[in-house]
Amino acid sequence: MNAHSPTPRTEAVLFDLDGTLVQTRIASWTVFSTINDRFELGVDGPEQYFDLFRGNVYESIAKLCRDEAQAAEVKEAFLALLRAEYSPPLVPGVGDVVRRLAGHCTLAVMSSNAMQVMRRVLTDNDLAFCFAHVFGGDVIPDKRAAVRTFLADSANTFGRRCSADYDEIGLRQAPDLASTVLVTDTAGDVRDAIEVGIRAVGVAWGMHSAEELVAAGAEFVALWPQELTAHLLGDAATLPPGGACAVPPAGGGAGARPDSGPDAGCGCGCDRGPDGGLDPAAAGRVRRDRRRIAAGAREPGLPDTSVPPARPGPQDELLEAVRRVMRR
Ligand SMILES: O=C(O)COP(=O)(O)O
Repeated sequence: MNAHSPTPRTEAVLFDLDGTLVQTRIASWTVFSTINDRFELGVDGPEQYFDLFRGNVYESIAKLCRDEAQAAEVKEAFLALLRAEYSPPLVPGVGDVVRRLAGHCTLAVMSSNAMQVMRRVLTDNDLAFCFAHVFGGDVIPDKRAAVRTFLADSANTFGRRCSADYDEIGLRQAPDLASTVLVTDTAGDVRDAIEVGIRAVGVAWGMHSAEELVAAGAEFVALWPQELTAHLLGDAATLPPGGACAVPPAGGGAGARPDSGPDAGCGCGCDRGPDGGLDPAAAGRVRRDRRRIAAGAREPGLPDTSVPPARPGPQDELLEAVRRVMRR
């Protein structure tokens, strides 16, 4: 994409985990160095380890091994240690960026790391329900295959708005090659994205340099997480979202903000008006629409739990006040 062509609209953002959402330069090397020593793989330090991500990391590790049997053993041991010990901190600012993007796009995570690690990292940071899909290296080790699986999913229009349920309204365009972006810190991932035909955006805080990410084909490299919002949403970054984004997260549990409750705003922070203030009227409208749709779709014969009780009128409030006084 040249400097003069407008950035196409973004419908789906696929995030890499290590080095993109979480800080990994120390945490991942610490785990790998144990494996490196145990199997005598000959990787001398973190920079040499990061080199393994210039291609698919498991293929790179296999080249260091005696044979296929040892490569399988090393992969299993590495994933087991990641599952047991790897708990890296989130990149500062990334949580807000993810919540903001969740109001506009379908989000996924694609990682060479284990599913169990992705679950731990995303739930510990209250981000699990901002993502509609996760692809782990122990399920789909090839990110090109993961991207193709995502694009082929007929339900990939339905995102998740930082609450457990999926967006049932799904009024957006289906993601295609031009509107799907992989956000990553490694040249190997950028090349995978370009090979499949989607867009790639780099981040400067991970394993590979901004220059290398651009050379691999990244259309842009973010120096700070907040630049991702500006680049991916453009003018829409300041607009309140449509769809079901204004549904607040369920109180408590993963995905809920500390201040969440019936009157709290959307967990993705996307119910902010253009001035940055909460827009409860719009949030309430979307919630009501959503309940109506859910109520219409419920199975006949089941109690309607989706429709909230009617608001008490002034007489009910008076009665309730009298009851409270009598109880004292
Ligand atoms: O960017 C990379 O390739 C490494 O990160 P991942 O383990 O999340 O895939």
